[in-house]
Amino acid sequence: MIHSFGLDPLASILAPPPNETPQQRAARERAEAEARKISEAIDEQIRQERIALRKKGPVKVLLLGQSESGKSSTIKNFQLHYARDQWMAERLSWRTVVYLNLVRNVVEVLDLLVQAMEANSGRRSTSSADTPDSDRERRSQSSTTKFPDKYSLLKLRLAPLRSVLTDLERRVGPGSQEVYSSSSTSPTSEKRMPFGREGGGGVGNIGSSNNGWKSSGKGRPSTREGRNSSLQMRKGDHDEVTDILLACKEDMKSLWEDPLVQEILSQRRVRIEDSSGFFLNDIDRIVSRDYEPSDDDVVRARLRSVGVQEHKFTVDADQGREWIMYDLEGTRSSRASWAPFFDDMNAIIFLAPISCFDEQLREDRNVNRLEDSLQLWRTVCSSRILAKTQIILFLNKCDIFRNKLQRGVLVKTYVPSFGDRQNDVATAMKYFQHHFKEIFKSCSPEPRPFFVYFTSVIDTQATAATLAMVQDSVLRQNLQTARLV
Ligand SMILES: Nc1nc2c(ncn2[C@@H]2O[C@H](COP(=O)(O)OP(=O)(O)OP(=O)(O)O)[C@@H](O)[C@H]2O)c(=O)[nH]1
Ligand SMILES: [Mg+2]
Repeated sequence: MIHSFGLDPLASILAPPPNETPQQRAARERAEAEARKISEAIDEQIRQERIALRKKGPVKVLLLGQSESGKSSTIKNFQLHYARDQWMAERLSWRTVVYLNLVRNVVEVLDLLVQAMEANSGRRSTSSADTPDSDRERRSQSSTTKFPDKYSLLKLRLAPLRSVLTDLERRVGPGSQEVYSSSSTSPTSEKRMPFGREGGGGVGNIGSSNNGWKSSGKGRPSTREGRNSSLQMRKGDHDEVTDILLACKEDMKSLWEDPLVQEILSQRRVRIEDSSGFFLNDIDRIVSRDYEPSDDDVVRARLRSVGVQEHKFTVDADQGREWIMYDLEGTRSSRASWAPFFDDMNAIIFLAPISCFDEQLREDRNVNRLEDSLQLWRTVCSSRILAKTQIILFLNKCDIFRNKLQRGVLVKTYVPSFGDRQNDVATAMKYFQHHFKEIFKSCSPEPRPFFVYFTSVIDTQATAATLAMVQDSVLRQNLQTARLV
């Protein structure tokens, strides 16, 4: 092997200076030894820090936010990046959920079509009673041409999907259904506007309730094996559900692509494209015997969480530290069971979907979803148990938010305090962020840094970058708390 200082720029830098005197050489060697000692001391300190951190146990992160805010979808992103083997092992089991979502989409559209057909035939029969013959004939023709036989046939041919829906709901279990209010008018739920002045009235009694799983023994964190065993539908299976879906494939497409159906949806202001678990644009790809859900399909699939789920990841491979993330259900009635989890969390990721400024909670149609998020945020920020916990805010569903504003939905209609500001995405995002930050600052029992990210967690690539930043800030905060930095 030939060594040549001429070829290695580092070697010439590291080489002793030419014509070095014995005194100079002794001084240089002393300095080098000193530098080595310092470097070794730093290495040792880092080693000790890692040991201390590992002794401190896993990093615990809790995900909070209202139902459908994107908590489970965020966890899926963590899994996708940090528990790849488990992700791959589970991916196929999501096929059942994707089909459940698709069939629900179809049945929803079908129901609206049927309602429109019934309304149309009702109008026709009442209007025809006292009109002259020629008029009656003309109207009758226009009504039947509005819904020619094609629609009755579609209704008939897609009818088997209703029993498929019931079958899939049974397979998937309670998470297959959303929670709706039993009555639309609850005495405690006065109509409030986001950022309105009414204030008051926290959401539930978070922080004080003692009825959670710790005391009752109910709702302990579960792993996912139980759920997976109930989601059996394998690639290539000659499953009855797949058979029916294949038989209905063209009709499902015709229904969704039909201009009159699209008109009915737009008259009713139904934007099924923005709803959870929307798969109507993927019929060609997913209704197939060989269908295997893609990563994106799994993240987009909607399965309501029931109880508490615990997920373990090795997020920072370098330090080998385990993260445990807790995914709770976000419906109003379940929030009282959150409190016991507040105890020893290192961080909270709070999800607030900003696209929901014009929507109502399913559980209580009198409550605006953004207002609910803000109330929940206020409760979490002001919790004394969480005073030292790092809170990271995801202002989520920015993709739907952007689409809404671009379609011309006015923020000020639903958020009067937005006033005459420009109705553009950047202005509205800044406005919402400001309000969440104000609440954070005024309600936190003691000062702490504010971390916020604008997210669309179904975008797995963009979310990977966000998760890396979250990982970094959680670990830094953790080191600080451990007084190691
Ligand atoms: N378009 C869009 N959809 C999203 C986004 N985040 C979540 N979703 C979808 O919204 C639905 C609800 O998300 P989840 O993660 O199940 O909500 P959750 O907060 O866990 O809800 P609960 O389990 O009921 O508490 C899923 O179908 C997601 O794919 C987003 O940023 N953009
Ligand atoms: Mg969930």
